[in-house]
Amino acid sequence: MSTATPILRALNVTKRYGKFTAVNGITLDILPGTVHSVIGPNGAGKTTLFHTLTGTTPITEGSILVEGEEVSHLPGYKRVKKGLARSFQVTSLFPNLSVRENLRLAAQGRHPAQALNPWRRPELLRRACDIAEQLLVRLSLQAVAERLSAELSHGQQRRLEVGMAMAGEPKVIFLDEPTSGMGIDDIGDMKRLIHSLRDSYTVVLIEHNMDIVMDISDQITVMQQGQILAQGKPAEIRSDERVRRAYLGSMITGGKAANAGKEST
Ligand SMILES: Nc1ncnc2c1ncn2[C@@H]1O[C@H](COP(=O)(O)OP(=O)(O)OP(=O)(O)O)[C@@H](O)[C@H]1O
Repeated sequence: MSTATPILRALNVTKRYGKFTAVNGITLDILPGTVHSVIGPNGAGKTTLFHTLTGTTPITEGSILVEGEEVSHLPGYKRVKKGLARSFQVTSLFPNLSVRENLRLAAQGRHPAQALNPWRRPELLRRACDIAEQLLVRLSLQAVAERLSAELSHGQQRRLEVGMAMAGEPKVIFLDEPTSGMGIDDIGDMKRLIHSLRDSYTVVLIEHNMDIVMDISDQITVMQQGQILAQGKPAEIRSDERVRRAYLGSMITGGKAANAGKEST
């Protein structure tokens, strides 16, 4: 076990919807500078766990700590100020603004009052422009910087979503299935991008593509029916009999997950 202090900690986090328990007593440490993936069958509670950690959904029980500070009952926008960022969905891009303007606005979002203030401090605007330029390079979107975000390919839009989260210079970025609906080339680009993120951020990733999960994760948490089934490094998860049973059995992730199980035989 690493001795690093967790940047994010979930202690016995539980989320109930009426009598149904979607997330059941999850205790989890996310270490800084890592890619930590959360995997599991459809309906396992992964997205609900994300919602509780980012403040999209209030928890029923337990606590959530960011760098040791309790944030369990803070609304989402206050958790953003503590350094948690969730990747925007495609629908959250500004379709009628250029790629560059999308990134600049997201960078200004760090100081939202300033973004709307006509007397805003010019150095903050300058900083937002600089961040946008750096991100265009990092996302390989320089060639389409002036295009409206609505005109981008699906893969480019998904990279831009990740860039929108990066623009706020958060500590932890949550990515919920960033490769869904992508073709093989775009998947490769996204995989490299996510892997590179841990140089500057901590990444918490929900991903159904097992090749990606196994290749770029430092740590994997496997959920099943709202609980943790297993946790460990990719090699440990691959060879965990309980995980293989869960994946080869009822996993709706089908081929990809079944292949992950076969690879380890
Ligand atoms: N708002 C809600 N009200 C009631 N039940 C909910 C609500 N949101 C989620 N659930 C239920 O909680 C369970 C966990 O759902 P969740 O979306 O977190 O799973 P998941 O692991 O992310 O699945 P997937 O891989 O399909 O996205 C499911 O049974 C779902 O139907």
